[in-house]
Amino acid sequence: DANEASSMMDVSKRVSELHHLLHKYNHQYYVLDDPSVPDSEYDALFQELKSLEAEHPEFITPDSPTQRVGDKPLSAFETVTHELPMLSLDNVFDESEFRAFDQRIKKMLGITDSEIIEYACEPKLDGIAVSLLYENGLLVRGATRGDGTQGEDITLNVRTIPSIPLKLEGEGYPQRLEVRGEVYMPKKGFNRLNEIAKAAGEKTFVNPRNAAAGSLRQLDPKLTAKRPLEFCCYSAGVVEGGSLPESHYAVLNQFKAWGFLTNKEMACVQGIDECLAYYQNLHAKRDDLAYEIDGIVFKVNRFDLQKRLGFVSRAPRWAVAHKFPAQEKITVLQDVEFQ
Ligand SMILES: NC(=O)c1cnc(OC2CCCC2)nc1N
Repeated sequence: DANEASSMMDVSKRVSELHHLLHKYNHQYYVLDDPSVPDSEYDALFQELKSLEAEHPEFITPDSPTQRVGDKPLSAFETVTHELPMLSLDNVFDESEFRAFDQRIKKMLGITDSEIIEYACEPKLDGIAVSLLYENGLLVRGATRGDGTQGEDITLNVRTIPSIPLKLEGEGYPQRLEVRGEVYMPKKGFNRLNEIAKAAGEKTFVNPRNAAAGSLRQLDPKLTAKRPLEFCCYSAGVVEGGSLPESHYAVLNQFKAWGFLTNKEMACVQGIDECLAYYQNLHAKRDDLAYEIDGIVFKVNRFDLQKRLGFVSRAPRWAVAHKFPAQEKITVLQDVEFQ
């Protein structure tokens, strides 16, 4: 009857209001690292949504904050074929190799030595490459890089990572968009995880990268949900039913507007000398960063130039990872992982 219909309207209104609030607070806490409400308020709203959904399951949608953690473990991971291969990176290890990279690009583009190339610069996060597929703004699939052509479907696990939006924010995003980036475990979370493991007499992880890999390989998403993982985007894959900006750095800023975490050290610089200054600067503060990096990724910023440069086999001619000298590591007894 009429007032039953109106009370259902109220429920539907309250559910979408709770979605909006919980997504906003989650984004402030995990992406902006700048919460505006105490955890207790977040938890109260979350519980309210849980109970409304329990009373009215028809209001449960895949982008609901309550749907991040699936409740049943998989028996195995499906294989995913990437529509666009996930590329690998060539490395350079010293300044002369890096200058040769810049020279080669200028030669290929037919530009003189006096002209300079604009480079996007990003710390090379030491985690696991992952691609996220969004359709109509909703996260529909997550996959590991695998061999670059095929990876594993880890959708249920990536959904548990708070800095991965279940629904894109704002508007203007393409109908179909693939966002690629790195899933990594910050140093604090890694140390805490190993403390707990040690105290429980369980196996510990050798490094944050292994910890992130082991966490993404859990068949039970409830276990992945317990691991302190973050996702930082660094490139795009398929784009259908829309477009992206003309340069890499502009794309990353667009991703930020759609709710993704971008690396706050990322920069756009003019020419090789500014790249080297950026490299020295980040190398100097490497140990103070909240996450492990093993170099800097430099990319020709303009997509029209990237297109002209293309790739050699699977690695682009327009990008290179300038690695840091290996850090002397204490030898660790064994490389083991949580079951
Ligand atoms: N581990 C990283 O942080 C990282 C890795 N790869 C890339 O870019 C590759 C991807 C496609 C060609 C260049 N950027 C990064 N920041």
